[in-house]
Amino acid sequence: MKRGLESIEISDDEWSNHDFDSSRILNKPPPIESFAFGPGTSSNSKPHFNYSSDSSSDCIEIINQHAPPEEENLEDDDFGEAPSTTIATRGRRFVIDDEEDEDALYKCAKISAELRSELYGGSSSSSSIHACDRYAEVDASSVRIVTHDDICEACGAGNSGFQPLLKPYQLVGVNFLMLMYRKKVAGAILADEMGLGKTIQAITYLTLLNHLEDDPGPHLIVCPASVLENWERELKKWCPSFTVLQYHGPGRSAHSKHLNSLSKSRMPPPFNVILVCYSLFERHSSQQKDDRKVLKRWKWSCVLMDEAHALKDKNSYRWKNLMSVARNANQRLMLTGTPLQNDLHELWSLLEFLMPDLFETEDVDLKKLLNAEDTELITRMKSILGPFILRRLKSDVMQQLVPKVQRVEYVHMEKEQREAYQEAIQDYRAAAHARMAKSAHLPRRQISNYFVQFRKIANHPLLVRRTYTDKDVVRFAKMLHPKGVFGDECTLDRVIEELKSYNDFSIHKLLLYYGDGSSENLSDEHVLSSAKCRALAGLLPTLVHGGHRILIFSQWTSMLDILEWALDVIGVTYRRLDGSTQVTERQTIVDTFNNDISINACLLSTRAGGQGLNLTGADTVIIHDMDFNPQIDRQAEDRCHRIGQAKPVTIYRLVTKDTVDENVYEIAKRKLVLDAAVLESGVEFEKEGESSDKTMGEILSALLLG
Ligand SMILES: Nc1ncnc2c1ncn2[C@@H]1O[C@H](COP(=O)(O)OP(=O)(O)OP(=O)(O)O)[C@@H](O)[C@H]1O
Repeated sequence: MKRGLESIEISDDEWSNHDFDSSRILNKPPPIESFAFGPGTSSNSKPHFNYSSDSSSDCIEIINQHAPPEEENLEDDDFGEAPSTTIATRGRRFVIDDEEDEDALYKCAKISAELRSELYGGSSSSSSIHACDRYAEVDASSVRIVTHDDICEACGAGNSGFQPLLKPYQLVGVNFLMLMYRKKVAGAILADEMGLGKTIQAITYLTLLNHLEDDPGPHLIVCPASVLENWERELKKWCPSFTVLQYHGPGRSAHSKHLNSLSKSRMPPPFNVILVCYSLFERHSSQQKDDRKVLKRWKWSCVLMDEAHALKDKNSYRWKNLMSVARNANQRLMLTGTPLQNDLHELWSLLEFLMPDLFETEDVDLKKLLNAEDTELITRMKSILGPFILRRLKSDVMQQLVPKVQRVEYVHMEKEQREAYQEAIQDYRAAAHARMAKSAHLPRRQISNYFVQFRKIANHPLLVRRTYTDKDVVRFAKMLHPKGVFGDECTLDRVIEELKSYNDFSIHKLLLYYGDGSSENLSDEHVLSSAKCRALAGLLPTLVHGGHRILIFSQWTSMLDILEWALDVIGVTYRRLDGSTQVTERQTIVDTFNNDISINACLLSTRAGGQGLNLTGADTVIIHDMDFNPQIDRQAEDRCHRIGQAKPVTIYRLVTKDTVDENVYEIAKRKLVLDAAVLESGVEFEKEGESSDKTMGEILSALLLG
C-alpha cells in the first residue's frame, strides 16, 4: 500500500481550524441526553404542555408532503432548487413568539406523548416517564407493534438456521422506528450510545417494512467507508431476502451505466438497498455528479444515514448534496452515538435534514432560539426534539456490560525532545516579538502553524526536521535529483526547497527507498526518542504478556508510520487501518484482528478507525494523541467497549508533560465534565469553569510570556 510521504490524517489546515472559543465550549445548551426521548430521558424533558395522548392526525406538519421529483430538476446541478411544488410548502419557519409555532410545539408534544404511550404503555403521565428512566434490559414487557415473533418471521428464521434475537431495548428501538413509519413521521434519530446495536435495529426495521408494510424499498444507506462491508454483511445476515448493492470503489462505474439507463427509462432499481459512502456527496467530479443524478431519479422509501453526525454542518457540500437526493424520500433516518458534538446548532442541522419543513429556519430566529439561556425556552426545545430522538445509554440498558477504566499516563520528555520543544517555542517567541516591534500581531495562520508544531513535537520529535540539517538536505537533493525521485522536470533548487519542508521521518523514509543504505538513515534509537514511544515500550510488553490485546489510535498517519516502526522495535505484532486503507480491505483487517489472537495490536487513525468498527477482539485502547473534541476519542474507545466484549476494558491516554498536550487534555476533560454537570443540573451552566478556560490563543500567549 502506497502512502504519501507526508500524509497525515488531519491536514495542517484542518488543525488550524481548531479554534477554541471559550463561549462555544462553555455557554452551550444541555447535552443530547436531556433532550432525547427515551429511557435515559431526565424528567426535565417532560413536555411543557398539557396534552392528551389520544391519537389524532395532527402530525400533518411533519408528514413528508413532497411530490416525486420532476424531471427538469433532475438534470440540475447539485444545488438546484427544489421543484416549485416544494417551494410552496416551504417557508414555514420556526419563530418563537409566533402563535402558529406554539401550535407546532403543541403538535410535537402531542406526538411525543403518543409515542411514549405506545412504546412504553400506560399513560404519558410523569410516573410512566419516571418508570422509563429506570428502564433496564429485563423490562420491555410493554412494547407493542412488533414482537420478537414478527422479527423471526421477517428475517426468515428457520429457513436459514439464523435465529435473530434482539435485546429488549433493541426491540423498543425497532418499535420506535415502526411507530414513526406508521405515524408518517418523515425523520427520526436513533441515538443510542455507541456499540448498542443501532445497525441491527435499523436493518431489522427495514426487514419489517418489507414483511409487514409491503414496503421493499428502495432504501439508500449512507455510511463511512470503513463500515460499508460491515453493513453489507449484517444486511445479508439479518435480511437475507434483500438484494443489496454496494455502490463504491472500482466496480461502481460498471453499475453506474446500468443504473443510469434503468433510472432514465423509469424502471425500478434492481436492488432493495443501495449502500454508498458519504464521499459520494462531497465532491464535484463529473462522475459523482452523475451518480447523484442517478440517485435523485428514484423515489426512496428510507434514506438511512449511519454516523449521521457527519451531517452536523448544514452549509457543507455533503449536507446539501445529500439533501438534494434525500429530500423526496418517505423517511430520513439517522443513526449516531454522538449526535451533539459541540453545540445545539449542530443538532439543529441534523433535525433540519430530517424534517426540513418543520425545522428549516433562518439564522436570526435560530440564534435567538439556540442562544437562549432561559429555562422555559429550553423546555420548549425539548418538547420539539423529544419525539424524534431515541437515545439509550449503556448504563441504562446494559447493566452487565463490562466496566471501562480510564487512565491518563503523563509521560516525560528526555533531553532531545525537550530541546526540540524549547527551540520551537523560542522560534515562536522570536517571530511574535519581531511582529510586535512593528506593532502588529502574528497572522492567525502562522499562530496555528506554531501550535501544530508544538503538538507534533509533543508527539514525536521526528515529526519536525531537526536531525537533518539544511546542509544534509542539499546533499540528499543532489543525490535524489538525478534519480528523478521528484519527476524528471523538477529542478535541483525545487527539490531542495521541497526537501526542506520534509520532517526527519519523511527524509529517513526517502533515504530508505532511494538511498544507498548508508549511515545517513535514522537508527532504532531515534524511534524511541519520544516520551510516548518510550512509554509504549514499557507498557506494551506487559500488556501483551498479560493476555491483553490493544487498539492504538492516532490522528496523524505520519505518527502511525512512526508507531509501526516503534512496534517493530518493541516486538509487538500488529495490523493497521487508516484512511488510505482500501475500503475492501478494511473489514478483512477488522476480522483478522478480532479472530487471530497472535496479533497483539491494531494501529488505527482516529478518523478512519474511530467510527463504526467492531473491534471487540481488543480489551485495551491507547489514545496516543487526544482530540480537542472528547467525543471523537470516546468514539474510538467504544470500538471495543460494546456488545460482544467479555473482558473489562482499559483506556490509556498518553499526555506529554509540560507541553500543549496537557492543555488539549484539560480542554477535552472540561468539555466532558461540563457535559456531566449540565446533565445533572438540567439547564444550569457551570460558569465557574469559564474563567479557567483557555483558547488556543491563550495557550500560545502563555507560552509567549514564558
Ligand atoms: N441482538 C444482537 N445479537 C447479536 N449481535 C448483536 C446484537 N446487537 C448488536 N450486536 C453486535 O454488537 C456489535 C455492535 O453493534 P453495532 O455496530 O450495530 O453498534 P452501533 O450502535 O451501531 O455502534 P456505533 O455507534 O459504534 O457504530 C456488532 O458486532 C453487532 O453485530
